[in-house]
Amino acid sequence: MSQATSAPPPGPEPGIDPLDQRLTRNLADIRHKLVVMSGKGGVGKSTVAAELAVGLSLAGYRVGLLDVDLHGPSIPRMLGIAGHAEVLTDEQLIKPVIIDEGLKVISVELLMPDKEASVIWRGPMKIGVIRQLMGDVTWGALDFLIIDAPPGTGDEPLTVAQNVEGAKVVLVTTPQEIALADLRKSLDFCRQLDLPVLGLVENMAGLVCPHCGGQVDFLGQGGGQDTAARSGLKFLGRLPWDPKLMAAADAGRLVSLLRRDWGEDAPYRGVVQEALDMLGERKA
Ligand SMILES: Nc1ncnc2c1ncn2[C@@H]1O[C@H](COP(=O)(O)OP(=O)(O)OP(=O)(O)O)[C@@H](O)[C@H]1O
Repeated sequence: MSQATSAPPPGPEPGIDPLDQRLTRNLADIRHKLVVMSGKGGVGKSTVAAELAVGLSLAGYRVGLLDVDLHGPSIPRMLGIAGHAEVLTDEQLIKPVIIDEGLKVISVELLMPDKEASVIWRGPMKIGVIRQLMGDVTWGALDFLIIDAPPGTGDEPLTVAQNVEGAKVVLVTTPQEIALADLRKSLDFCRQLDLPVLGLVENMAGLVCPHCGGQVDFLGQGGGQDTAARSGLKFLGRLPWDPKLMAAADAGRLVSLLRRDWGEDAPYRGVVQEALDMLGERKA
C-alpha cells in the first residue's frame, strides 16, 4: 500500500491556500468518502462508523476511519487505541494509527496532549483543526474514508461537507420519534448543501429478550425504515441493540468482536453489503 510519506510533498502553488492544496491532493487518492451523521446524539453513529470501517476492511478494502467528533471522540476508546498519533514534525504530517494492513484510524483525541481535557474551541478553531486533519493525515491510497462527524448540523459536519469533494452521507437514527425529528433536520442539511445521502441505518432497533427469546422494541419499531421510504432514501438496514457490542466498545475491544461476528447473518454485514451495492462495488 502506498504511503504519502514516501515522497516529499510538492511545494504549494502560488495564489492558492497551501492547506487547500494539501487537502485536495490528500483526498484525491481516496475512492469513496462516507460521512456518518446523526441528528441526535447517542444513537450509535460512532459505533456504526466503526462497523462500516471494520466490515469494509474485512471485505478486502483499504479503509481509513477519521473521527472529527471534537467534543466527544469515542473512536479511540471503542477501538482500544491508547497513546498519541505520530506527528512527522519536519513535514507537519500526521501518521494514522494502523490497526492492520486494511484499517487505519485517526482521531483528534490522538493529537491532544491531555485526553481528559475538554475541547473548548469556537467555530474557526474547529474548522481549522478539521481541515488540517483532512489535509495532513498520511493515509496513502484508500478505497474508503469513513468520517465520524458529531451529531447535529454544526461546524464539524459543515466543514466536512464543504471540504470533502464527492462525500456521501450515511445517516444513523434509532426508531424513536425524538431521534427521527432530529434526523429530518440532518436530511434537510444534506439537501441544502447538495450532499448526497447513500442511505439510512436504524440502530438500537429492538433486542432479543435473554429470558424468553422474544423481540423487545424498546425504542419503537420501524421508524428509520419508514422515514427512509418517505424520504426516498435507501434503507441500509436495522441493527439490534446488542449487549455484547456495548461491552466490547466499553472495553476497547470492538474490532475483535466485529471480526469474530463477521458471519453471513451478522446484521452489520448486511449494512456493509447494502452500502457496497449502492456504490456499485463488489459485495463482501
Ligand atoms: N447496537 C448497539 N447495541 C448496543 N450498544 C450500542 C449499540 N449502538 C451503540 N451502542 C452503545 O451506545 C452508546 C452510544 O453509542 P455511540 O457512541 O456510537 O453513539 P453516537 O451517536 O456516536 O454518540 P455521540 O452523540 O457521542 O456522537 C455506546 O456506549 C455504544 O457502545
